[in-house]
Amino acid sequence: MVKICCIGAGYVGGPTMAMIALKCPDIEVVVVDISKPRIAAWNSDELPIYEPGLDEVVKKCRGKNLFFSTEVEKHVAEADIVFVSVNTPTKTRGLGAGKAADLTYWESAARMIADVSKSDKIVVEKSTVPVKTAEAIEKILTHNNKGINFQILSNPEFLAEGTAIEDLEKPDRVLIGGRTTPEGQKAVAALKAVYAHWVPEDRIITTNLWSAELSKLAANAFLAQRISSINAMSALCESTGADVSEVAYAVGKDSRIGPKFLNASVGFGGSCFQKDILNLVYICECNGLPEVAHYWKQVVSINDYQKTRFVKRVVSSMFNTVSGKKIAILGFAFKKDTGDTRETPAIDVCHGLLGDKAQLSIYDPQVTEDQIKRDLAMNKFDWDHPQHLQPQSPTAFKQVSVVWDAYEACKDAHGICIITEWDEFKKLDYQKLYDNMQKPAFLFDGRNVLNVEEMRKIGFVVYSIGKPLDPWVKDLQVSI
Ligand SMILES: NC(=O)C1=CN([C@@H]2O[C@H](COP(=O)(O)OP(=O)(O)OC[C@H]3O[C@@H](n4cnc5c(N)ncnc54)[C@H](O)[C@@H]3O)[C@@H](O)[C@H]2O)C=CC1
Ligand SMILES: O=C(O)[C@H]1O[C@H](OP(=O)(O)OP(=O)(O)OC[C@H]2O[C@@H](n3ccc(=O)[nH]c3=O)[C@H](O)[C@@H]2O)[C@H](O)[C@@H](O)[C@@H]1O
Repeated sequence: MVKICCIGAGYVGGPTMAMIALKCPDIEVVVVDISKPRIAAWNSDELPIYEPGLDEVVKKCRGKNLFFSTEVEKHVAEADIVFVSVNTPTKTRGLGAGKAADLTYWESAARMIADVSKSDKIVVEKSTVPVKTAEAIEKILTHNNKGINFQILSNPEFLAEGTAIEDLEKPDRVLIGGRTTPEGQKAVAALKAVYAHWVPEDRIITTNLWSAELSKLAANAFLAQRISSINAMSALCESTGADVSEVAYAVGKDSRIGPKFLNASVGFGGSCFQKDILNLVYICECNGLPEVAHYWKQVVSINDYQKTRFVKRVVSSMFNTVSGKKIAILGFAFKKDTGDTRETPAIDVCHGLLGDKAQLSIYDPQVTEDQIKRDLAMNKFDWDHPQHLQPQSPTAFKQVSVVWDAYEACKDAHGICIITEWDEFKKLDYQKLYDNMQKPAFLFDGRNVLNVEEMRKIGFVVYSIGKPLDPWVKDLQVSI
């Protein structure tokens, strides 16, 4: 029986390995992690991440051919294929701080693999890493390798949170990069055989190592670029009376452009888009390509602009001050169907409103009060000046309450900000919300989930991203 071990039981390691176990009953899969609470949660009824459909997959395989363990070294030593799916965040200090990927976790995993291995292994880069990481990892693995043969492959993951199970079950493609040597190609074939249990062969792409590593960064950069492009257009729509949804529909009908990923929003969030683009920017700079670096950096800059623009719309619409006013924040996760708050635009919007002394009442169906307070307590990192940390005032916490019901969040509020597009926010009784709010009642739809005309008929003053401005909002705007 082939044995797979995956280092890192996170958003990628957990679901990916659960899918491999489900589709490959002839393979034993062990997911290991240094975090005891995380592994305990994977072994319980309360999985550590919220992902539609994940519970069912885990329940079908756990204890049969899927195991979760903290005995990292033992399972790595026994495995034929070792996936490394540890976190690769942006460096916050030292060389490349604010842009480069922090490979500390990756390096320590590689050193541990080298130390404990007694048999040949295929080591798979599942984490998103800078181009040429495989070269560095090879050096670590082959240094003092006691005659063991390690083959390193790049197999980046393309799943999106909230649809991970669907994405894993029917991927657009699986990408495997390896050395072009006979041993390298043998390793590529072995990993291909795992995916071929359920992925059609024409969807399994094989490339050289560097193409696979770079394709992952490129894919995220292209996806985020579409969002920044439509968000940049949303600002122009607001100034001209065009409607961004109509523009996106018309543009997306061109089959060369396509309709997906053109939803204007308060800004993209998530643990990867910003991190991976900044990483790409750093790689371009290191390769003497400042123009290319500048081009991609703009995708992140427009995203920051969009979040700031949203806050400015809120403040200026409400007579240029939100001081002491209750504002309901509906949604805190970075997108619907996940409890993940990493880099969520909600953090920047809340920081902006707290800076103007608003009183925030926050509701998200999947994010706990602890998590929200931890996120808001974190210092905002200034990517352009990594040496400057902007301290969050401790008094700000008296301005925040977290509630478990949207109606409670909006009661007596002056305004509502929709930050996450949870389906339940479309189904709320907005007449009831309006009746229980201060007047004039403001509604700021950061996800364009509501029908603007219907909301205006109820009596709300409405701002919706990239839509023709409410006369009220228009009259009160300072420069955005
Ligand atoms: N979150 C996502 O949707 C996607 C993430 N990725 C990439 O996948 C990688 C992992 O991301 P996530 O799963 O979101 O991260 P995560 O933070 O949820 O999980 C990483 C896990 O690795 C564990 N870990 C770190 N060092 C370890 C070590 N030496 N030994 C054992 N365990 C160790 C941590 O305790 C943590 O549980 C990142 O490189 C990310 O860019 C790629 C595609 C999608
Ligand atoms: O490398 C990664 O981590 C992953 O990053 C993204 O996945 P994810 O961040 O989980 O979620 P997305 O659906 O891409 O959404 C990212 C952000 O963009 C926002 N978004 C998305 C689409 C859109 O049209 N408009 C928009 O504002 C979302 O609300 C969210 O805040 C990619 O979609 C995955 O393919 C990739 O594997």
